[in-house]
Amino acid sequence: MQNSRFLRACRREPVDATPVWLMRQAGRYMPEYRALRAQNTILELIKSPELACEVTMQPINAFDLDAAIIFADILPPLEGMGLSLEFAKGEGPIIHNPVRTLADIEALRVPDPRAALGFTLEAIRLTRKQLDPRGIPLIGFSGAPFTLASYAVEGGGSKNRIEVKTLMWNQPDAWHLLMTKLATLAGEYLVAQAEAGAQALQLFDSWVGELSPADYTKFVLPYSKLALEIAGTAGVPLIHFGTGTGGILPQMAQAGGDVIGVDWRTDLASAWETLGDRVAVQGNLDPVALFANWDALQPQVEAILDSVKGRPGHIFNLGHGILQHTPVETVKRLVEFVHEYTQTP
Ligand SMILES: Cc1c2[nH]c(c1CCC(=O)O)Cc1[nH]c(c(CCC(=O)O)c1C)Cc1[nH]c(c(CCC(=O)O)c1C)Cc1[nH]c(c(C)c1CCC(=O)O)C2
Repeated sequence: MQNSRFLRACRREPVDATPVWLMRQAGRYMPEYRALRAQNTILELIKSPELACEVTMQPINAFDLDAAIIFADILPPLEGMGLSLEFAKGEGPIIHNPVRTLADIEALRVPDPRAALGFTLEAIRLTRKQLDPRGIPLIGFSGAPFTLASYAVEGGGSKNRIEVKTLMWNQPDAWHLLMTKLATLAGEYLVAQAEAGAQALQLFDSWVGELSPADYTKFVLPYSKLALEIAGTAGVPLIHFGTGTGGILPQMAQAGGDVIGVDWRTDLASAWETLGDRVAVQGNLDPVALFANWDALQPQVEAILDSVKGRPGHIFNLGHGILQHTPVETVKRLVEFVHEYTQTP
């Protein structure tokens, strides 16, 4: 297993072909997922270890992927802190009691992930039993402090993130306490996932590109670093991902991560130049490119692969999660093509 393409690439070792997995590879674009989802809410899928394991395996059975990612979400850990989470139909996630004051934040618990998130840890144990005979590694994940804070303070998705940014600027003591609690939980949750069997861990800082470099450095970097330092005690590769991060790549790398995930708004080879030799990279096809004709898509995939050719430590992925309505046939062809095109004798 340690010799799998994916884990070798995380360690920047040479591989026989470029490993590929796709963020949110289990989801609504797959008919198998929609069939299970018709009978269960997303939280029911996540909280049933058997169903979460089954969903995790759906893309593994459909495509020649080099890694699985446990089916879960970044938001259930917030429930264990005392926040009330709902995935509302057509609206995305809602937190019914967002935190806005120091008193709100003082009242948040930092739960033991083994108690509060035992369902995902059990799903990891079940999934490893299915993946082990096939030699496919399993990725665990957590939301990063800023992205989690964004949901906890805004109360859901947000266009301008006015509430979370003003809390950050106006109430530094409240911010410090919130981010310390989130970083501690994220770090400990990642460690628990590795102990349950996850062979790599990804920290999703999906919305961090909304911040200026100065604000990232002052208000976020120390806490992502804390989460990754705690996670690092597990001894498995850490992937540190964000979108819109072209302006903060060195700071992200400073916060930590063996692999840095970048989106399509940044040229992958230039990103790697900026990051230096100490890290591997993951990315970075535009998820919308999967809606193009194959003849238009293939050169985009080739360009990414060519740009980092011969440099060990590239994991092919999208620049962000796969979108609903993505054609399944294109996903299959993409995964096969990445292997074919990069195969070394
Ligand atoms: C920001 C974020 C969330 N969740 C996640 C992030 C970080 C990654 C990213 O930036 O995309 C992470 C996540 N969420 C989900 C996974 C599954 C694992 C995988 O297969 O990759 C992962 C890795 C399942 C999910 N989580 C969600 C779905 C779709 C909902 C459904 O089945 O109804 C899935 C498959 C719901 C979710 N969860 C979240 C939102 C905003 C939504 C609603 C938006 C939407 O509807 O697509 C929060």
